[in-house]
Amino acid sequence: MVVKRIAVRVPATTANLGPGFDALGMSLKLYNRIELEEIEKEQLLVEVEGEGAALLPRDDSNLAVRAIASLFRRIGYRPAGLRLRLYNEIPLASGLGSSAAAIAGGLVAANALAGNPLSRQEILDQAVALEGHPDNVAAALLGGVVIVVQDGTFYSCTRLQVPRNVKITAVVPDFRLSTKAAREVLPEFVPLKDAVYNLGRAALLVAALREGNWDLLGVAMQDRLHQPYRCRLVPGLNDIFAIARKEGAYGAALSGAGPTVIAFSPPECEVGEAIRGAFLARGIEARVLNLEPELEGTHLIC
Ligand SMILES: Nc1ncnc2c1ncn2[C@@H]1O[C@H](COP(=O)(O)OP(=O)(O)O)[C@@H](O)[C@H]1O
Ligand SMILES: N[C@@H](CCOP(=O)(O)O)C(=O)O
Repeated sequence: MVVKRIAVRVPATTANLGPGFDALGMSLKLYNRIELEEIEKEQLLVEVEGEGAALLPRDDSNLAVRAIASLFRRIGYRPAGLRLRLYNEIPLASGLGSSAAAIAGGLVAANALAGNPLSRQEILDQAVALEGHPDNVAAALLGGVVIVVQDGTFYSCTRLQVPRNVKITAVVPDFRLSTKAAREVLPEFVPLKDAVYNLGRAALLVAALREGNWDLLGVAMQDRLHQPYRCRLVPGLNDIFAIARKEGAYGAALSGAGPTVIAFSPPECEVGEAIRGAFLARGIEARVLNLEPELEGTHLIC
């Protein structure tokens, strides 16, 4: 018998946006739905539909289950049994924040099931501890664009609303790249001139996003801190950025840790097909997703 049932909608995210490595994240209108039921029988049932259905574990090693269990541990809540249903639209290990969504969605659902004992800030702290970096979990939880500052274990988030009059295209190549692997290729130190290169662009990007001044994105989305190192993991990445600009995109970047490429463009621009063609030319199938900025973040739907 079902004791209580919660359903949550959690958005995808695109982190970094070019120069904002580990500092900027934006939520997108592409969602996973998480349904969590407390049941009388002492067991854990996990069902998965959509993205990752063939891959994701159905036991307590599942990331959403781990997030739920960590929240219950923290507040001392002991349900008899749990049934978790995951309806996934966010591609796995593709740079669109699937792990952040599993964590944010799991935590918000668990908190609601337990009667909402934790504040949004406490949930965010726990999400950051589980994910390891705040940019995409903060965007998934809060919605909009988040600017994150951090120093060791300290971090804080500032949220921006983003004008919606821009087309956002994600081109998702048909291979997975774990964020862990894509972080391992990054150097421990970067040249001062590269840090300076990114500083100005990240500041310009925030101004551009705030004002909807999309023409600035061509310069504002350039990066020298992570993409030059990650480009060997994503065949043709530099050519793809050039193709996106030639097709009329305002700017393009690796989404999160990749391999998805995200492009911002005027509504009539068909940049997605051009990027897909560039992947295909290298023997890689890819999907084009037409998306929009999302402003609500993770929320209960019943
Ligand atoms: N809906 C989901 N439910 C449970 N775990 C998930 C889900 N989506 C992703 N994960 C976990 O997150 C991993 C991918 O995380 P990561 O490498 O950070 O890529 P991404 O860029 O998609 O966040 C998956 O291999 C899986 O372990
Ligand atoms: N700043 C992180 C963002 C990872 O995002 P994901 O969506 O790929 O998990 C990084 O660039 O490593």
